[in-house]
Amino acid sequence: MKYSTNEILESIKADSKSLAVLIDPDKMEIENISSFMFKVNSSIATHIFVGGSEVDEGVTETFVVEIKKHTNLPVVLFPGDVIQITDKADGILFLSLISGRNPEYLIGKHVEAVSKINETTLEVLPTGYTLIENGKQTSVERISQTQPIKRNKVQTIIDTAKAGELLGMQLIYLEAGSGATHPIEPEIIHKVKKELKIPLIVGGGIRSILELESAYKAGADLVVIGTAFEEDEMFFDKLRKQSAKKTDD
Ligand SMILES: CC(C)=CCC/C(C)=C/CC/C(C)=C/CC/C(C)=C/COP(=O)(O)OP(=O)(O)O
Ligand SMILES: O=P(O)(O)OC[C@@H](O)CO
Ligand SMILES: [Mg+2]
Repeated sequence: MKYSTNEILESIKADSKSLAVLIDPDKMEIENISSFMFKVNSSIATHIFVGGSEVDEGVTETFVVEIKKHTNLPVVLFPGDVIQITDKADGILFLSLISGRNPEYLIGKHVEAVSKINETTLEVLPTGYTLIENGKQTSVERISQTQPIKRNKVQTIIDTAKAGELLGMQLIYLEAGSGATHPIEPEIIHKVKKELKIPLIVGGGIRSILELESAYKAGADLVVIGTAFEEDEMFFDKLRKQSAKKTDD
């Protein structure tokens, strides 16, 4: 077994404004990857996440191979299930759904994944994945059959994130859900970040520069954006490298 170095984790620790573009193989045509990656490469994006809640076997690998033809950014798997694991990526978010109480998503899938991961050189990123309620049911809730944490239960959100850190997780991911109507509130991000020593990932429903900047300002180290790019590739124009300091919308 050969685990890679901690390059991806170190890159997140070193840059408190990382941006991951989420590519959901179920939401994009493979033919469009080349032009999509052209835009990603000239944007402030630092990482590519690939995953979806229900991607068929083999599809993730095909996408990762195509993505890697068009970028040097690290490609990190963001898997909804074990079948999305492929050694063609650089790393994997080894997600444990710590907001929920379904043992399969806390430890079961992970046991299943070990024999596959042992065959790869993927950098494994142990991640406490924390779903925060957002007014509508998310795909992750439906698939995992778990409840998100209510957004007014701020102390529970903080304690859940801290418990993940104390268990040895290297990243905490606060998730509002793909396409969420409202992103995680900056106040929640700020309060969670204050208690953590490890980097904080925030995602779900971020659709403007203003929301992106306010997540960073509140303490997000890495922000994940998927839907905003799926719906409007022009969004990349607002995130071009030279306009990184722009804060208007
Ligand atoms: C350890 C391994 C290999 C797998 C982890 C399995 C676990 C615990 C997964 C966490 C729960 C889960 C189902 C996560 C899905 C992650 C993900 C890619 C969410 C993005 O949501 P979308 O799939 O884009 O939502 P839509 O389908 O609504 O677009
Ligand atoms: O698609 P969006 O809403 O950007 O969410 C990104 C990610 O956090 C979903 O898991
Ligand atoms: Mg999606």
